Amino acid sequence: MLELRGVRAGYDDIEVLHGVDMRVDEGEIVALIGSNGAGKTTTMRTICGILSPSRGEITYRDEAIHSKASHEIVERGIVQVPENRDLFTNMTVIDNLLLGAQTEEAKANREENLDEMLGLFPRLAERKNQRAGTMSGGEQQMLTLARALMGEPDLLILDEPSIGLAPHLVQEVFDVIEDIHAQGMTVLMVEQNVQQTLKLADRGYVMENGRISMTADGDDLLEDEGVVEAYLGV
Ligand SMILES: Nc1ncnc2c1ncn2[C@@H]1O[C@H](COP(=O)(O)OP(=O)(O)OP(=O)(O)O)[C@@H](O)[C@H]1O
Repeated sequence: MLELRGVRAGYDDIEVLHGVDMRVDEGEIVALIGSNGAGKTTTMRTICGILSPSRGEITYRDEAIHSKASHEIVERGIVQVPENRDLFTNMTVIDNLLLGAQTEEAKANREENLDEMLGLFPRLAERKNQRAGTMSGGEQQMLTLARALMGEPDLLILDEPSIGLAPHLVQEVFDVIEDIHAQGMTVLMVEQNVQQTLKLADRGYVMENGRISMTADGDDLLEDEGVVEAYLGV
């Protein structure tokens, strides 16, 4: 579904990704793990067209997308949930959700999708008329995820969806990811919560210094000594 081949990218003169190869197949949850500064967020930004690679290629459903603008990538069904929340703080929960429907198709289904999101996230339903800026950090995180889902993605890209959340909310976010995956959504995620993520993931990639150093099934990575030592704090 999505494939990166030899992708190099970075900021100004500094190359951060030194030739990244990875793929995500239809229906999979794929996790990208690695230490701070390894280049995970940069990889996500490059896939979504916020950064353009200096070399290499990115294909989505057999079409090259690495030269496309981010709105063209969204139109193809790739929707990113950014690490920073990026909400319209003066607008209500409902209005923020409605703005998540960006493509013509998503706009046509937005009332129906809104009902679905309010069912999936009861906390947002309770606060649907509250201004987003007055919600707690965890609630804003939920809203960011729900807003991305309003865009009817085929491939959902999550950057640290559980960052800064209280443990019960972390569980709620993982439950939602499991739910939407069960409904057929393909997910590529970066998460600091490595153990829980690899349990959920079909496959994982380990990134070190801008390169993929290892890939395996989620369960196998959980048992890999190097991964356990470096990322599971044992
Ligand atoms: N806007 C930017 N301008 C210049 N350098 C940047 C920018 N954003 C990130 N970098 C640098 O790129 C490198 C990779 O950062 P990136 O955010 O991709 O890492 P990460 O693996 O997501 O790390 P973390 O787990 O800490 O979020 C870092 O050295 C970082 O300082």
